[in-house]
Amino acid sequence: MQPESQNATNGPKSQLEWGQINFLHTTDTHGWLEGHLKEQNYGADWGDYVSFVKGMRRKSKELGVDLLVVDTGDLHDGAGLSDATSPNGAVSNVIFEKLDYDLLTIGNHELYVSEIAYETFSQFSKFYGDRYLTSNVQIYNPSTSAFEYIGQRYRYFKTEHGIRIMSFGVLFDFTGNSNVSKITKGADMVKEQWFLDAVNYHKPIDMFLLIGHNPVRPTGKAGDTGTFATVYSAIRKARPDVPIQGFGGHTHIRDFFVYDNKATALESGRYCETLGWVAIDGLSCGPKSPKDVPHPSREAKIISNITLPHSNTSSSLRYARRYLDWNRLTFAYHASGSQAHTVRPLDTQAGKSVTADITTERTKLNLTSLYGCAPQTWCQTCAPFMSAGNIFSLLSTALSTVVVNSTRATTPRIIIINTGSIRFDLAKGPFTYDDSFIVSPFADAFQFIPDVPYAQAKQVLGILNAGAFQKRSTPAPPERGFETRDFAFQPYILLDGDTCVDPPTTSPSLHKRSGRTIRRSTPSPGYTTTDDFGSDGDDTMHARIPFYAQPNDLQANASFPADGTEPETVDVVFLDFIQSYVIDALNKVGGTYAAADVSYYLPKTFTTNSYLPVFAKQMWQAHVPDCPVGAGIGS
Ligand SMILES: O=c1ccn([C@@H]2O[C@H](COP(=O)(O)O)[C@@H](O)[C@H]2O)c(=O)[nH]1
Ligand SMILES: [Zn+2]
Ligand SMILES: [Zn+2]
Repeated sequence: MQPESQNATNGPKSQLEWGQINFLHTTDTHGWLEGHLKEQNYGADWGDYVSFVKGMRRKSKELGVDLLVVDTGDLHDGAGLSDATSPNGAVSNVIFEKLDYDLLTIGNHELYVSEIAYETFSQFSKFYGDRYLTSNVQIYNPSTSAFEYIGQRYRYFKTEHGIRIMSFGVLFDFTGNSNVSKITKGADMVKEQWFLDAVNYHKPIDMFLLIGHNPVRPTGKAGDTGTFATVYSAIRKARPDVPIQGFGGHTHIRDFFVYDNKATALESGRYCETLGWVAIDGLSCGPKSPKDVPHPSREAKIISNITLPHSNTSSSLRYARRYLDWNRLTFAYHASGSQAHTVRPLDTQAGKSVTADITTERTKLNLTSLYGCAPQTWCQTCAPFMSAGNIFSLLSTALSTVVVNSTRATTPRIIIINTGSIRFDLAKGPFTYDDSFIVSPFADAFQFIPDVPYAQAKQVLGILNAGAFQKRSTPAPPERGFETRDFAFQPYILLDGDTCVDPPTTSPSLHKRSGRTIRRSTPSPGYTTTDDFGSDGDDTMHARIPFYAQPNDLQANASFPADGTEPETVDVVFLDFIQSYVIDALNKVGGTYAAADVSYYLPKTFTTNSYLPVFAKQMWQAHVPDCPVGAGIGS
């Protein structure tokens, strides 16, 4: 938790619009429940969010409207709090569960590893009961010897104010799951009798809620693994006029897509950087539109040129969407009523106790244990591939240096990793046990094929980079952005020790309100989103961060002849996660390899999460500015 009074950030631009029904949406939290300790703009923790939701629920009650809180999966793989335990999520899921979600669904990261899939089935799903939706995901239950849905296929319910909702939770067409689970493709699920019965339910439906770990925007291209358009189309064909509201995820972006004049869908980023907000007015049922707050005012108009079935009647529905930055300033501003002159404290007892739990668990897990001090920041996408500030230039050196089997140390080798195994920037300063998960959390290990003719081996990278991104459906578009520590924050300066959370104005640079003064400076770098409603969705205005697309894979070389000549043969070392792609590539250029030719290059316990700590311990022990003086070096 970082106090809002010290929050080095711009603030929210204006009050949220509230409608008859309103939604808060998280997705792809990936264990970031401690918040972003190195980026104040996303510095709130899960306890702050628990307090915020409490405040927003109270506000919705006062306004006499509905508020639903939704999450769309990917809870692990991205931070120490979730990944330093065995199984992943043993601690973080319990903290996550402090939030009283109304609807949730499963992500692909709950399905890669069987143990985690079973934990999700027996614990997480049971905790949320009928609110956990997995319309197309089943798991083999050894005690019944049958495949069973991990959660519920659908939920029909009435909101507090009487809106009758039919909801589904649909995972994209994911194929990288371990063999204990089964994912029904979207196109097949919509033909299943239970789904047809649910769409044509015997009780009235005022709104469909389609949640899913699933991109909201169809690509329109063959091979699109996103299935929201398929499910939307099936519902729309059967129910031409019923509103459909979607909440998606997986591609880690902020996005809002208009399907038709009664159907839209929101995607709310990743890693506890973004909290999504949707407000809808104009429903013929449910509560009255609230008084004394801004209202949703936008009609949903189709922008996309992808042809889908759509409603042919006019619509009274009006929408608002907003992407909130995940910090206490934002939470305090929107939930505690500062903009309505009735300032209430943000924190609740429950929220504070969650924050305390996070601190305790982080200590128990040794997450601040230090490996070394990074001399600079290396980012994933803010600099061109392999340029000095790009993380893959660092990794190329790290892989060549530490991925070495001592019995084959002098044998030339190429080492290939998928760039998707890297999940975040590496910041200048302390590189901790926690950071090792933040940058590269996976337990993927290094395998190899020995003595491959170099004429074949040298072609592998080009083939991989020309092909589909390994097991990922959609590349991140340029809208995705976040502050890196190399960008200086340009904060509001709170004068006179003031802790106010007044909204900024666009000008002038000194803002006076309620006798309190905030000096504003230019926006800090961050998200600058464009979606189907335009470019006004970001709650806090930011300066755009440069975005450079990165290739699918990175290759590092080691022990090559010193005279610059090409070796006859090399060891081809790669992550087990991309084994099949590497074998296919080799076989495309004359190889005749199979899985039987592959063995582990290093012990299976040496993973993508291991090589940077080893490198940091070797190279970054010297003191650099920004590192805590006297901090111990982790082992
Ligand atoms: O063992 C693994 C699992 C996943 N990856 C990478 O992650 C993405 C999927 O992440 P999302 O958060 O669902 O987008 C996958 O495409 C891989 O690039 C991995 O490297 N190893
Ligand atoms: Zn994700
Ligand atoms: Zn995902």
